[in-house]
Formats: sequence, C-alpha cells, structure tokens
Amino acid sequence: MARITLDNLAHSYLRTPASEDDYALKELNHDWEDGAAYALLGASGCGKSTLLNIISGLLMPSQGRILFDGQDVTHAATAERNIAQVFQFPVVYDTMTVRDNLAFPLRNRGRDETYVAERVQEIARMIGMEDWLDRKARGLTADAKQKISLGRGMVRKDVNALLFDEPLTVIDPHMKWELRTQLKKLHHDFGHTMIYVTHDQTEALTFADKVVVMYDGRVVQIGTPEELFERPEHTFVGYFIGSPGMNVIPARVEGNRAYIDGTELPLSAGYGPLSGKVEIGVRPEFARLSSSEGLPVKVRRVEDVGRHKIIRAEFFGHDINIIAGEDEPVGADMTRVSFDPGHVNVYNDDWLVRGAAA
Ligand SMILES: Nc1ncnc2c1ncn2[C@@H]1O[C@H](COP(=O)(O)OP(=O)(O)OP(=O)(O)O)[C@@H](O)[C@H]1O
Repeated sequence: MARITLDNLAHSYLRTPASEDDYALKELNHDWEDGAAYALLGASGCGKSTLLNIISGLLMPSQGRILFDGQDVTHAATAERNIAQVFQFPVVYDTMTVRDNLAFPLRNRGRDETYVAERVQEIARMIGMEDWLDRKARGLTADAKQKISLGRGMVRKDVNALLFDEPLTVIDPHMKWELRTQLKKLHHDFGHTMIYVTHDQTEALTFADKVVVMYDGRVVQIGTPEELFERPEHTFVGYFIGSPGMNVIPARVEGNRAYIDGTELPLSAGYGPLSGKVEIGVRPEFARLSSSEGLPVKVRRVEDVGRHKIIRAEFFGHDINIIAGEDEPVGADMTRVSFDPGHVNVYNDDWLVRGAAA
C-alpha cells in the first residue's frame, strides 16, 4: 500500500488555459494516507474522474506532481504504478471462465497455483460467485460481470492502491448494499489504500473513512462523514450532504449575533467584521418548530418519511427545512422556529468562518 501525495496538482484540458475557470481540476495539495479508504464525491462534471485518471496514470496533469510513498510517478505509465482499477462498466474476458478471470491478475504476477486457487475461492465467496466459477463469462448479466470486475480488482493484496470509478452503477440495489459492505470489510481486513469515486452520498458515507467533496473542479472539504455533517467547510458540502441538505440563509453577522431581515438570532461564537456574501447555515436536524420559541416561520407542507418528518417552510422569504421526530405533532399554532446556536455556522462567500468562542 502507498501514501499518495498530490503536490501542486492541477489540470486543464485546454492547451493554453487563461484563467482558473479553464481548469477541470483546480490546484490541489494533499496527502492521501497509506491504507485509508477515501470516497471522491461530487456532482457530475466536478472533476472526480479527472483526478482519478491522474492518480491512475491515464491522464498527465498539466501542472504539479503525484508521488507514491514519496516517489515521483507523474510520468509513470499506469502499468508501472502497481494499482488495481474497477470502472463503471465491466471489463472481463468473455472466453475465460469466472475462475480464470479472477485468477488473471495473480497469474500475471507469477503467483503459484495453490495460492491462486485459495485466493480466487476467497474472492468468489466475497462477491457471491462461488457456484459460478466454472462458467464462461460470456452470457452472464452485466451485474454478474461487474462483480467479476470487482473481484479481479480486489484479488491482489500487494497493489499500491485500489481505484474504483462508480463501480456499482450497473449493480442491482440489494447487491449494491452487500458489495459496499464487502468492500468495507475487505478494506478493514487488508488495509488497501482505496479511492472510490461516486456521486451518491450514501455510497460515499458508508464506504469511506474520509470523504473528499469536490465542487466545480475544486476539493472543498476532506473529512469524516461526521465532520461533513457537523461543520461543512463550504455551503456546497452543506447542500450536497444530508437529506434534506443544510438551510443556507442570507444574514448580517455582528459579534455573536446574526440578523435576518433585522431580526436577531444568537450565535455560539463571536465574529469579526465580514464583507462580501454572508450567510448562516443550519441543518434541518438542528432547527426546531414550536408555538412559542424563536423566529416566525410559515409551514407549507409536512412530509412523513417514516423515521421522521420533514417540514417544508418559509422563513423571511426563504425556503427552509426542519426535521421533527415521527411522534412530534405539527399543529397549526406552530409558527416559530429556533436553531441550536452551537450548530449555526457562518459562511462568507460560501466558505465557513470560524468564530471565537463566546
Ligand atoms: N477529455 C476531455 N476533454 C475536455 N474536457 C473534458 C474531458 N474530460 C472531462 N472534461 C471536462 O472536465 C470537467 C470535469 O469532468 P470529469 O469527467 O472529471 O467530472 P466528473 O466529476 O468525473 O463527472 P462525471 O461524474 O459526469 O463523470 C467537465 O467540465 C468535463 O466536461
């Protein structure tokens, strides 16, 4: 396994980029810890595949270096990087049996047949294909073929990193959950450095130790699922993670008070003067509807989603969401909302501002 260092890395698909907007991947400096499981999460077109392809060697960055355990591999071909990759669509040899497909990367490395047999059996069990080992891959469903691709990606223990590019797209929903759990177990057992690209927050949050959130070619936050929930560093992280996402409301901030349309809201920290766009961010989980406490709010709709209720409401002309417990009644007299001050974040031009403890 390897620590992967991205040093001053950036990429533009244009030959002569003129401004930052011309970069599909904006400048990035980061150390990916040896043996950690990362998810690269973001909406379509934010640069996830560009970054993954640079790490795998399919794409040469227009700026910066990439190092595996301190060794510069920027100009090394994919084959020299000793990585395993699993793509969105299956890559299998149709004329080979499932067994030979799974064994391929090990035989390629000259591993002895006893080890190959043992390891193939182990992986086949993991992907639920023990009974299919002697079948030819031709004619199998896309779903089964993708499981073989995943198995092949995982069969070698001695790779520098395992890279997955939306690997569960073609897998049916039930198997998706099972494979995600298996991948997590595999990571736990073997400690591979894993990088998993997805636009699905559930996939990212259940799989990864750390989630790398990308927005418009930029890494906006790298954190544990808890950190992304508690303290989104950027409003995009707030919107994108959570269901529904964080409420973001324009405000004026002075010291330890925020003002929304002139109405005061307490904050748990003090802030210096802020210019530019100022907003507060509060997750629906930390907003509370009541008949007497807080600021005026107009409930528009209540959605019962089983575990809890989502209250869609209007707050000083802005749409906000409030989460209430399944058993909490939502009466017509509930026209006030309060926010837990410890969970009200302040954003300046979309970036989190850290206040001084009040
Ligand atoms: N070969 C290419 N030539 C020119 N522009 C490209 C190329 N590949 C990607 N781009 C552009 O770079 C940006 C980032 O694309 P990228 O594929 O890395 O995003 P992504 O997050 O992986 O998206 P998706 O989930 O849709 O694959 C997009 O604006 C895309 O249009």
